[in-house]
Amino acid sequence: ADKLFTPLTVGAVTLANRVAMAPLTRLRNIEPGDVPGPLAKEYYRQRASAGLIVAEGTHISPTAKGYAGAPGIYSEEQVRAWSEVTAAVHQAGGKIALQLWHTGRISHRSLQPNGDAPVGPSAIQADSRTNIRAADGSLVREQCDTPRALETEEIADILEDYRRATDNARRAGFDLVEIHGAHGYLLDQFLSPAANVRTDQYGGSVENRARFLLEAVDAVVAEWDADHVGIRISPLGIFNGVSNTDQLEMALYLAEQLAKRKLAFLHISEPDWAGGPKLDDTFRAELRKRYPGVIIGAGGYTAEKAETLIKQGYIDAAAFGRSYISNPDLVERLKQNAPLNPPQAETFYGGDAHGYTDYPTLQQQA
Ligand SMILES: C=C(C(=O)O)c1ccccc1
Repeated sequence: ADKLFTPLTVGAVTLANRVAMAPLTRLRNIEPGDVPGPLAKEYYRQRASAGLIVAEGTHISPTAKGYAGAPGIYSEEQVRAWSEVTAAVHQAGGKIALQLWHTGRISHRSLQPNGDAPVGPSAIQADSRTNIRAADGSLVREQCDTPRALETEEIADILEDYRRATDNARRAGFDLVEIHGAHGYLLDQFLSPAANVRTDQYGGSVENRARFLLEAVDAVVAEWDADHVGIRISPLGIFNGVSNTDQLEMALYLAEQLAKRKLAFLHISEPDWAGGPKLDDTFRAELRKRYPGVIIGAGGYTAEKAETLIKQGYIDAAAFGRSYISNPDLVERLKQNAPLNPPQAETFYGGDAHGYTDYPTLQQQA
């Protein structure tokens, strides 16, 4: 029988099934204010049959913003708007986590307070582009600006931003928080010698480069508790220019260190969805040996791949990204082995209801 549709306890929360909705940036939030838009409530409510929804990357402070149209969780107005989203998901019987995001150098001065340079571990520009707002209000792709290297003393301020964002997420009714430690954003930038050439205690050795990510975990756990905190990492990932030589050593070190914290879950974004290497069974076995807790796997999975990895014990649940964009009732479709609506990439980012809340369920298509 399919394990994918059996319950799973994830820290303080019990999920009805092991199909998660991956955090998906959709850039449809209101500016100024970076407040979830009126459609967000409907969009997340439609997908409430997921065992767990991980809501989109949400920046923990104004400086943490890296994309026009991304939401925040640092103001009362944002907390109020998110409260309506979580209430709608809970009313529909769902569970929802918020992804706490600091984009670091994947940002642009037009998105930063006072037009300042974005911040990062070192003043090394990412060979990446982001989405900024054009004069006519549309989203345009633009090269990320060269970041300013954070002073050692500033790290404590960002840890406070993670703490406050966690308190805000809890007050907004989220069941869990997920720290975004993946995909070449701030915490992942610190892990990589390609972005981090610091000479203080946050640069150099694997332990030093992992320090900030682990301090952020400890700050969030101290604010709530380990049963309400997960983290997403992208071992061996290359997205946003963070590939480097010692990624395997770093990935296994992080697994050991994160296991000690007994978190609700570890969310692994597999590198091959963004051009990185395919994870092999050797890596999966090494990871599982170091991390006995709940692992959520993600990265272009089919239901069959998810089921196989769960049966092998390498993951405990599977997160689906693009499939959830175009299939609000994904769980029902996977259960019935029904055809999936293909996602329309041209409406992934920005825009309105089209490509956001207007994908049909199986019933609506019948
Ligand atoms: C938050 C993102 C991530 O985690 O990769 C993201 C942001 C913008 C476009 C795609 C993905």
